[in-house]
Amino acid sequence: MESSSPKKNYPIDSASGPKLILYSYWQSSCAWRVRFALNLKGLSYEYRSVNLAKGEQFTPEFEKLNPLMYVPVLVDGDVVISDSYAILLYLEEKYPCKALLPVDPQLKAINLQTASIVSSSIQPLHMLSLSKYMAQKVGPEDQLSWGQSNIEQGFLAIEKLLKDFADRYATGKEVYLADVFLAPQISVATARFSIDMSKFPTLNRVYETCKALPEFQSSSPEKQPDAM
Ligand SMILES: N[C@@H](CCC(=O)N[C@@H](CS)C(=O)NCC(=O)O)C(=O)O
Repeated sequence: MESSSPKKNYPIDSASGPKLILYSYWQSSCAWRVRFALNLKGLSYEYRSVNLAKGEQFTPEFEKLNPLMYVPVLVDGDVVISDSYAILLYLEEKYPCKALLPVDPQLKAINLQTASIVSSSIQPLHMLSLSKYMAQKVGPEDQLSWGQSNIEQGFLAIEKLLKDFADRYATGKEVYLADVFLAPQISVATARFSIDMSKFPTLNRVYETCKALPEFQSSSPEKQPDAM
């Protein structure tokens, strides 16, 4: 595993505690969610690359951190968390600066629901290990259309969910957890799966707003130290 510093350093350390360490891979949308959230919260972190293309997630060293052998993994002193959803809820509790969940219970639930749809009903259906398996079993064309139909189904559900709540961001004028999960997923959907976002005008508007944020830009794959 390579170790390097993020290209952009954010000013705030995790209070006076140990430095946060993020195991990440530049192309991972799950790790991107965490990078985006850390930047929004102004938390600096050490970037440790796990090269998924070279299979570094399968090393015994990494398996000790996450027996599922996926990135991201966040290490905060003695605390090791290995799922982006759990990581973000942890960060929200431990580092409440720049809240990523609104106080209003309904808006909070919509943020959690959006994050859950992305992390449970969209991304797992096109992830690397599944894609490799499908490419062998059904071939690249069916693999692509499988990914596309699942992404579109998930986006349609979120488009309907957010219709009455979205403004510049998914649930209003502030960037929250829903945006943190949506923006990287939309980027993957357009770049890797050629999804036409004009079918999802609300999501497209939210994505355009996120793209203008420096915290999103510096968390993007091509800005990471391990980008190729
Ligand atoms: N639910 C997990 C999913 C993690 C996940 O699927 N990570 C992908 C990258 S986005 C991965 O490490 N894939 C490695 C593989 O498929 O071998 C999360 O949200 O963190």
